[in-house]
Amino acid sequence: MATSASQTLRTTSFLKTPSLSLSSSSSRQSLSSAFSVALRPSRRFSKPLVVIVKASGSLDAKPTVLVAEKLGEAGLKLLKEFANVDCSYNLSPEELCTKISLCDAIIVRSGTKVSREVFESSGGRLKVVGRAGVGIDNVDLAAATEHGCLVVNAPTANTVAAAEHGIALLAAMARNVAQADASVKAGKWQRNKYVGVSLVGKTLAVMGFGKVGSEVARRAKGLGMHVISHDPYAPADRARAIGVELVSFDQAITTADFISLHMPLTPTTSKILNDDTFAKMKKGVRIVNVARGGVIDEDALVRALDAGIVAQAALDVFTKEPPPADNKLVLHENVTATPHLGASTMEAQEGVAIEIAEAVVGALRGELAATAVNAPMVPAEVLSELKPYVILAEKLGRLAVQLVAGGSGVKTVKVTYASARAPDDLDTRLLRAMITKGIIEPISSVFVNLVNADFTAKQRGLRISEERIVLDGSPESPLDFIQVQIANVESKFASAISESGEIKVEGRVKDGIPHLTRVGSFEVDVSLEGSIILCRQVDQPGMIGTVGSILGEENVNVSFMSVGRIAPRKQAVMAIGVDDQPSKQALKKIGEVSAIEEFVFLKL
Ligand SMILES: NC(=O)C1=CN([C@@H]2O[C@H](COP(=O)(O)OP(=O)(O)OC[C@H]3O[C@@H](n4cnc5c(N)ncnc54)[C@H](O)[C@@H]3O)[C@@H](O)[C@H]2O)C=CC1
Ligand SMILES: O=C(O)C(=O)COP(=O)(O)O
Repeated sequence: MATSASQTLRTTSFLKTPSLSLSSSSSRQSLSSAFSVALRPSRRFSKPLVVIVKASGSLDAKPTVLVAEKLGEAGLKLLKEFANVDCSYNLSPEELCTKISLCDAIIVRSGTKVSREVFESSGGRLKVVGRAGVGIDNVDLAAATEHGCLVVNAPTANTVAAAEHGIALLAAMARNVAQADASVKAGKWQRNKYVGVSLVGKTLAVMGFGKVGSEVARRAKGLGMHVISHDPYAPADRARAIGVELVSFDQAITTADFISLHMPLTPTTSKILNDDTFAKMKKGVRIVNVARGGVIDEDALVRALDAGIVAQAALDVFTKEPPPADNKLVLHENVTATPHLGASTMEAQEGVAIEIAEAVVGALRGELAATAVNAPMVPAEVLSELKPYVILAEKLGRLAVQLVAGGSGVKTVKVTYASARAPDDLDTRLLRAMITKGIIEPISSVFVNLVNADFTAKQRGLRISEERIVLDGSPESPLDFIQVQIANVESKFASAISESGEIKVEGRVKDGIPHLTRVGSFEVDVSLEGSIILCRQVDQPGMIGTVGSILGEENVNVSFMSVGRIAPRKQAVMAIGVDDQPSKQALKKIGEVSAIEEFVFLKL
């Protein structure tokens, strides 16, 4: 959180210039061509909900997409219908850093490093990285998230191609196809030298039983192999369904005749095959790698090949691509190497291009990407149900933070979700992100979205804890109410402090519209549209009329009024929904009404 002083300043300036708030529904609507959002607008909520992508330039400017590696024509066509497309291949890291400040999105394959410097050089303009393929180890995800940049990939279109290449390498290696071909081309006829080994009946260990691994397993079964797999996260029933037994890492590598690698490169899988693990393998084991070079300690593999522990290896991927000309592994006579061709079929490249173009265009249009790598992925049906609660969440955050007295410093926020749904049936990540957005944006210049919400909160020292109240009754709607409490702060509207000492606001969705239903200990009911004036007053007849006529005289349209009181003729809180910003004079007049003890104007 910013220092108290700067927080005070920002809160004040927010209140003075509320119409500049990016998240105000009206401003978003009028700037809809300039700002894109993460959720597809529904029929009911035709306004964008979650701003992920902020396109720069003039209101009607098309976004610019940099395509940094060759992409299939069908994908390019889709992109060109929506954006200015700059196809610039083989950029040096410096050239990429220079170009990126002019781009809203970039599309890469495995050959381009989207490093922290790239995000830093973008000056905040880059909002989407599209990886036209699966592996995102060439994208600095932490940096992307910190910069609020969405990363999407194309996780399915090249699965079969990668699996087929794995099988091609497996068979080619077992039968020395590449070596024999080179020998024939060199004018030799070495039939005895290239006697191979059979696949049928051999044990294949598939390391990583995901999309590619399971397709490799299926095909290897068809070749008559005995297939086992190691994958700590794969469901056993999915493996069983295709006749594959999931086993421990050690069991896989010690019993296999062939090992095929299909896990992502992560800190855990980096050099997962190394001197120690090679030492445990069956002598004469054969290894296929179409995953990532980094999952093998390449020097250790050279040693294992030289020692005859590993009889052969077939490698499509390398730690450094392209590998240096003197790479011992590539030059090893028992190694078959291909230049990262796993995804390179005509069909896969067309498919990947379309998949990534759709994802990038969708993200630039403001839809929640189904293949987001660094943001919550919410299934469409869940999303449509949650939409009004998403709006409610942001507005509650926005209201709660405006109730904090200057200089208090917001550090601890508690969110309570009351629902008849089982906790597992309610994904609150989207709601938490929106509450965070609502809390942070009014008091800072930071642009918060689904991607960077948790990071931004953490960076500002804002601790958001979540609690569920499981209600009895029908779980038809996902939530009964959401409560946002800010602890250890003073409030500029003392009545917002609950009995337990926190600023408390609570809201519900009624007929699809978010409502504010509690402030502190007072029950109110005002729809969360436009802005709100909260007044604490001595409960007495005529108050609604008095305040209503002050606003009427100032031509401020009142959309809603509600009074929550402790007991008749005692204190009450009146919540007034207004469409327009009342003038200072109108607010002054309200403050002068003798029965009004305190009041606050809150911009939603
Ligand atoms: N050579 C090429 O051109 C291509 C390479 N790939 C690479 O293949 C790999 C797999 O891709 P997909 O199957 O699409 O991904 P996926 O995400 O569907 O599958 C990866 C699997 O690895 C498992 N895994 C994670 N950590 C593991 C560990 N420590 N030990 C064992 N398993 C572990 C996961 O649970 C998951 O089931 C990726 O690295 C991808 O980049 C994918 C396509 C083409
Ligand atoms: O999709 C993947 O993970 C791949 O490795 C494919 O890489 P490529 O797009 O062919 O550079």
